[in-house]
Amino acid sequence: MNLKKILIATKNPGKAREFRSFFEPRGFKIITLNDLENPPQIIENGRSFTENALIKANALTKKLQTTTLADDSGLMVSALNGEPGVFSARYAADHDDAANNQKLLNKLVNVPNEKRDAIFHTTLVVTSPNHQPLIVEGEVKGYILQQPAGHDGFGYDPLFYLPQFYKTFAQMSVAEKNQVSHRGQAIKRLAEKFDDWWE
Ligand SMILES: O=c1nc[nH]c2c1ncn2[C@H]1C[C@H](O)[C@@H](COP(=O)(O)OP(=O)(O)OP(=O)(O)O)O1
Ligand SMILES: [Mg+2]
Repeated sequence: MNLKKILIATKNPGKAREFRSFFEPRGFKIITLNDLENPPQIIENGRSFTENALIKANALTKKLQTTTLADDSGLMVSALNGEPGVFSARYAADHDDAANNQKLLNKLVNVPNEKRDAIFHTTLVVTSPNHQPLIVEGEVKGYILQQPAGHDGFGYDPLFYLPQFYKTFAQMSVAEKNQVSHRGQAIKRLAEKFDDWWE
């Protein structure tokens, strides 16, 4: 965040696109793990979003002595007692969005629409060599459709429906999704708090 360059400890291009959409118009450049020659292997074995985001951000701050932002997020479905939660990326198979979405649909096959509510959660953590971590969160409520709709976005976006917009996340532009999403809300909170934290 110094020098108007933000290093994000993510390999997920979908997340990167959403961060870019917010920060680039504000004059920042976004760099991710995919831009590094030797990215560290990061094992996300925390029990909470916060633990995992701290693991990711600290891995880069340790390795490069630099300020780093990490995002750990996931979907919590009420009818499944909060599943897949921190296991969202590896629910059916590791980072296989189609398989993960299909598993979710299978688990909810007999659940009626009004009981298919879910929360998308993001925890963002910023670490720096000489600061305590800055931690912010964002959440949004929606419903899991009975079949996918839309082709934009990533992950569970085609199944996550927002009744107030009559759309899934996969039917929204990046800018539109950022206006309402868990990640968009967390980014706004981060932007509000960052300057005081950095001082
Ligand atoms: O806005 C979203 N729209 C749809 N799906 C989403 C979203 N946000 C997170 N998700 C899914 C993707 C992944 O299956 C899991 C997060 O896992 P999470 O470890 O945080 O991200 P990741 O492994 O894809 O990238 P990385 O850890 O390198 O940042 O929840
Ligand atoms: Mg991950």
